[in-house]
Amino acid sequence: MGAMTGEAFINRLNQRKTEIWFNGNKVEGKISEHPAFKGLIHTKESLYDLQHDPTFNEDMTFSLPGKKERIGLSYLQPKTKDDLKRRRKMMEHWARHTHGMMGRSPDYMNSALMSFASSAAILKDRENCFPEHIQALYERAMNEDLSFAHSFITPQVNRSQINMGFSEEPISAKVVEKNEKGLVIKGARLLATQGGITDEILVFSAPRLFFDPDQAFAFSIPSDTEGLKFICRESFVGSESLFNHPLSARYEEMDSIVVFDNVLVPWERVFYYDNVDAAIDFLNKSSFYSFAYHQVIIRQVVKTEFILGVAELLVATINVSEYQHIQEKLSEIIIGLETMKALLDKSEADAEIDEWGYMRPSIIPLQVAGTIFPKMYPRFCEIIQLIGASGMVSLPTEKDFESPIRQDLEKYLQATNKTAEDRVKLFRLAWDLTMSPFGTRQIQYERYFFGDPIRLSSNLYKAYPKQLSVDRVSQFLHLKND
Ligand SMILES: Cc1cc2nc3c(=O)[nH]c(=O)nc-3n(C[C@H](O)[C@H](O)[C@H](O)COP(=O)(O)OP(=O)(O)OC[C@H]3O[C@@H](n4cnc5c(N)ncnc54)[C@H](O)[C@@H]3O)c2cc1C
Repeated sequence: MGAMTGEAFINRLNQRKTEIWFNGNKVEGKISEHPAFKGLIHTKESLYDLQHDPTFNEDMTFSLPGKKERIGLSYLQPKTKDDLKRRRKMMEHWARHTHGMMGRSPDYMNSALMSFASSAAILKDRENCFPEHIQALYERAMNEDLSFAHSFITPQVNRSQINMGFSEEPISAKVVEKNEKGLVIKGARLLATQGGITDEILVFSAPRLFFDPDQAFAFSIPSDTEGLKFICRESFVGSESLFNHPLSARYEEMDSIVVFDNVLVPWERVFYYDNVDAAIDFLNKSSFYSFAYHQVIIRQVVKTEFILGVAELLVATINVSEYQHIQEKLSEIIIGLETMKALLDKSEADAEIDEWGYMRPSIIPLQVAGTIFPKMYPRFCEIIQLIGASGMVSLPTEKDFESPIRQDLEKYLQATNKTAEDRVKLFRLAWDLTMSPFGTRQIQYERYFFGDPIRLSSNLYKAYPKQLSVDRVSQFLHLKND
C-alpha cells in the first residue's frame, strides 16, 4: 500500500475492535463518528490525503528501490543533510495544516519508529533483545502506513526517588509471565495521547532509579489486542461548531490511561525485556531524542507563527498597536519564534553521520529549544490573554448571531476594521487557543509531553560540554588543577 489515503485510514480504524472507555461507557460503533473523536479523526484523514495531493505528493512521500508505491516521508532514514531538509519540509506541511495544534500528527511516532530502526544495532547480541523485531515493524509500518500512540511513563502513584515501586499486585505494567507465545503484561501505563485511535501502541520505559527489570521492556502491539483497554479523560471538544470552537472541534486529541489485563505480547512484537542496561542505552544512545525533537521543534515553530498571527490580528482589531507594552509583548513572541527557528537551523547545520550511517540532527540546539519552549508557551498564551482583555470573555456564539439579537451584536461588538461577526470569530479563536479546556490542555501538553522540563534541563546540564569554559576561567586566574 505505501503512503495511505485518509479514507483508508478511517476504514482501517473503524474495523478495529479496540476497547475504549469514555465517560463510563465502552465505545461502540464507528469510532470515526463518535463526538469525542470524530473532529480529530477527520483532521487526520485530511493529513493522510495530503500525501496524495498533487501539490504535496512529491514533498510528502519518497520512493524506495524495489517498491512500487511511494512511502510516507516521515519514514525516510536520512543519510544526508538534504534528506534532513526534505524531512523538515514534509513535517512543516503537516504542522501548517494543523497550525501546530496536533502534537501527535503521524510524523511524530513515525519519526520515533524510524529512529528506533536506525539505531536497532545497539541491541545486537544483547540478552533478551530483538533488534530484528524493530526492523520488521519498521518495514511493516512503512508498507501499511501504520499509525501509533505511545506510552513511556508509569502511573503517578509515588514519584519519590527512594520508592522502589516493586509492588506485589502490579500497578505499573510489568511482565507477569513468560511463555512460549510471548510476554504476559499486567498493570497500567500513562499517558497515551490518541490512545485507542491509532493502529498500534508502542510501549517503552523511561529509565529511572530502581528500575524494575520486569518493567524494562519495549514492544508494539495492535490497539485491539485482547485485554488492552484505553480509559479516556473527558472530552475537550466544545462543540462541532467551527465558529464556536475552531480548534477543539478539529484538533482535540484525547489522552488515555492504558490498562493491560494479562495482555499477551507475542515474541515477534518484543524489542527487549528484562534488560535494564539495554532499556537505558536504547533511549539514551539511540537517535530517538534527535529525531523526535527535530519533529517537535518543527511543529512548535509553526505553532509559534500561528500564535504571532493571532496576537497581531487581536492588536489590529482593537487598534492597540501604538502602546509600547503591546509592542514589547509582540516582540517577545517574535524573539521566541526567531530563537526556535535559529536553533532548528543550527541542529540541521551541525548534523553529523552517526555510527550507523544516518544523518542525525545535532542534539544540543534541539534540547535547548525543547527546554525553553515549555517556558515560553504559557507566556505566549498569557500575552494573548493580556492583549484580548475583556474580549476574551465577551464571546457570543454562532446561535446568538443567528438570533433576533444579531443587530445588537453587530452594533456593539464591531471593531474599527472588522464586523462584529469577524471580531467574535477571532476572539473565540484566541479563547480556544489559550483559555478553553482545549487551550489549557495545550499549555500542559507543551510543558510536559516530552518529559518533565526540570529533568530535561538537568539532562542538558549534564550532557553539555562545559570544560572549555571552565579551563578558560582557570587559566585566567592561574588556578591550580585539582
Ligand atoms: C497533555 C499531555 C499529553 C501527554 N501525552 C503523552 C503520551 O502520548 N505518551 C506518554 O508516554 N506520555 C505522555 N504524557 C506524559 C508526559 O510524558 C509526562 O507528563 C512527563 O514525562 C512528566 O511525568 P509525570 O506527568 O508523571 O510527572 P511526575 O514525574 O509525576 O512529576 C510531578 C512533579 O514532580 C517533580 N518530579 C518528579 N520526579 C522528579 C525527579 N526525579 N526529579 C525532579 N523532579 C521530579 C516534577 O518536576 C513535577 O513537578 C503527556 C502529558 C501531558 C500533560
